[in-house]
Amino acid sequence: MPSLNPALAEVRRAVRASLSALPAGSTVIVALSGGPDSLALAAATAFEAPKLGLRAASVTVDHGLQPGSDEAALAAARTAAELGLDPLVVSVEVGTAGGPEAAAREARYGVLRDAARDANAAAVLLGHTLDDQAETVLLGLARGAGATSLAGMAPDRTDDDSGVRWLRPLLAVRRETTVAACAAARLDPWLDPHNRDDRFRRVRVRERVLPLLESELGPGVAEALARTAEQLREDAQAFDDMIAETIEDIVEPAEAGIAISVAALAANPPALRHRIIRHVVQSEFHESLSRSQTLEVARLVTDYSGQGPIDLPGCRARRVGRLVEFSAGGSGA
Ligand SMILES: Nc1ncnc2c1ncn2[C@@H]1O[C@H](COP(=O)(O)OP(=O)(O)OP(=O)(O)O)[C@@H](O)[C@H]1O
Repeated sequence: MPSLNPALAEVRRAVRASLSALPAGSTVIVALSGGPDSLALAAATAFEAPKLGLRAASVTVDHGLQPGSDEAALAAARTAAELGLDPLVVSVEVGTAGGPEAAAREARYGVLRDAARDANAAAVLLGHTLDDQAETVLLGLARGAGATSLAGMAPDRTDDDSGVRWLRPLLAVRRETTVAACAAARLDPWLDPHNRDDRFRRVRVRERVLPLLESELGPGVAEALARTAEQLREDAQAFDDMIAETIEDIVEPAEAGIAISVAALAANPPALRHRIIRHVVQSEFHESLSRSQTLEVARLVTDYSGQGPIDLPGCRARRVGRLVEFSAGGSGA
């Protein structure tokens, strides 16, 4: 018997490892764009899911953003059916809020979430690879992002509100491996022109920056960036747990919002203090603070000399005696 192609074997192994965490009898949905990553994922899922007693379906979202996208979506669904998946194509109207890319992402995740709930699926599988993770970390570094962003994408995450579980089985697999796996399985991926359009920063990172880093610093840079993400993910999780433990005791309701004890904030190291401040604004006012805004609020604790209220996105912070008080208002988003 000829031995299995190594790329195909690697993708199947990665998918088997992810799927084995799911209860037998449940359904998984592959988010299938038709590109090489999600196509390799779909083929491996079709192969591995039945062996684990899982039912497998695919959902392809047609964003309608370019000519022929409907045919590409139907072709992906046809391939999914040939592979043995139960395919679904959903067309969406993409708005413009936040730019077409962000709007398309929003619409896509909405469709996937609805499909997961309709099918009572145990998980939705996404085709992000190690290369996607490395690109995310580099883009984050270039923006001066904090540990939460540099932690990149989670291999396994459950939405707080919808309860949908998202798995990324290929997060440790190189993109070239998914391309090779498709070739070995004689699958013909759809190549999204957006993925070559170098007006996008991510495309420039993919096509020029990462290859340059790998050629100048030696191979293994992408793997190293992905390892950084993994380590920061552990750190970020530890901080989240600490915040959850601390916050109940130090936050109290205030007149038009919420207040934190100055003494409690001062007692925490800066890394935790700053996260508590950001967490309170995020959970209470659904806004994100920049680093400089966070530091300005922290000075109400560490460097208070009677400064007035600080306008922040969605709220206002001020020192009131032994408290830092956050109240609705401020500069808006
Ligand atoms: N139109 C879509 N329909 C369904 N799922 C999608 C769609 N676009 C992206 N996804 C899911 O999100 C993942 C990441 O999307 P991204 O845009 O980074 O990948 P892609 O360029 O479409 O390539 P690939 O399919 O090779 O991953 C995909 O692997 C896929 O699982």
